Amino acid sequence: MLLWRFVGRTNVILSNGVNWQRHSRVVKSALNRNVPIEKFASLTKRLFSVMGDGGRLLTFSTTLTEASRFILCLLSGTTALGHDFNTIVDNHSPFVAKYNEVMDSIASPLFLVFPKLETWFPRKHVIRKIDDLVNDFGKLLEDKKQRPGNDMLTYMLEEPEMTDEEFRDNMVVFFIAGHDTTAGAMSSFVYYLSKHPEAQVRARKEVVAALGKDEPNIENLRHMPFLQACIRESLRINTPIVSCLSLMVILSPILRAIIPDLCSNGKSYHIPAKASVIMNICAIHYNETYWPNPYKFDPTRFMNQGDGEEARIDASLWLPFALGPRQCPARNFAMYELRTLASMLLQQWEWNLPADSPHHDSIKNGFSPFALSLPKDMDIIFRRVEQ
Ligand code: HEM
Repeated sequence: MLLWRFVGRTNVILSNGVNWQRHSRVVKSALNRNVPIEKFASLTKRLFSVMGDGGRLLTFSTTLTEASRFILCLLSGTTALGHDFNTIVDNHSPFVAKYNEVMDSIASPLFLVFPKLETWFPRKHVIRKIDDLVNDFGKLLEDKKQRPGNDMLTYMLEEPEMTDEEFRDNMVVFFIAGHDTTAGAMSSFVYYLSKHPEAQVRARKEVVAALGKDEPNIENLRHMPFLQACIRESLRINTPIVSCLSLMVILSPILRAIIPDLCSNGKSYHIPAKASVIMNICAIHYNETYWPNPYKFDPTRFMNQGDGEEARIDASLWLPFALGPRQCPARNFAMYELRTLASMLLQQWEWNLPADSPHHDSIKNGFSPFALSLPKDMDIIFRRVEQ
């Protein structure tokens, strides 16, 4: 499959066992070194300058063609890889053009349904484009070695035991794993707050009280429990990753614990060691026993009654980042990314869904090349908040 030609096989997502442990250690230590909130904020300001006075804009949707989507590309690009792809201001960036073409070709339904076609009728021009893109990532790696920065790639490069191929494959993984997921999460957040203006007003009040005219930082973000609840509820109700690919049962004792608990029929199941299990995250997020009225957007599920503080939620019931050893290593990074962008959006913009939106009755998702479920082509009307 062409996807593997792009992503490579020597990275944290595709490795297993001892090899995965090595990749995972390097990736986690790079991710946990710092959360670059100031960088998120300065990139968000750049996005706002492109949004101008607002109007009808496509949100963080399934293609890399609109300015407002580029922030995510840049957020993960610039902060994870330490390279400015310049996609916010440059609508015709060659990188974006190349990336879009490769993604469209990889996602071609004909070739996804009949992967054998790739062997019988190799798409040479696509293969060339993919190799070209992989080459770009390789150059970026060389450049980073010469000019280290304050980013995850630089931290990874400090690891002596990784090969250049492994570094490059992990870079592609960061890039891909980082922006589609966050784009989907952000789109859902914007959507639900446009469908629930009372929640938007409450979140904005909280943000303005915590930020004033300042930018978000680690300290003031702590004072926005309702905003955090809105983001968490959007991730519950419309999670970008609807099922975890495969979990080796031997690796995940937690699964043994949660599966019987979640089966309300009271039966227990024998799962043989090393069996592959696909965990249906949506089934858990819509389980009425744990989430009453599950189709309702209700951020207060994540708040304590009365005191307005964040509630503690059982980690096995809210799974947008999965659970266990293979859970998302960037969950903290991603949540700060979302909180920074969301708080600045609320501080400076208000928004609503246009009357003719196809998402009027319910959110409509499409599948990305990586089988993520993301809001599709969602226009939102943005207006500057009166200061
Ligand atoms: C809202 C944003 C995000 C969501 C909802 C999300 C969700 C997930 C989920 C559910 C998994 C487990 C997949 C599986 O087991 O099948 C995962 C894995 C992963 N994610 Fe994320 N993710 C997000 C953002 C990011 C970002 C920003 C990065 C990197 C900068 C990232 C890097 C990774 C990596 C490297 C893995 C593989 C971990 C492993 O196999 O050990 N993710 N993510």
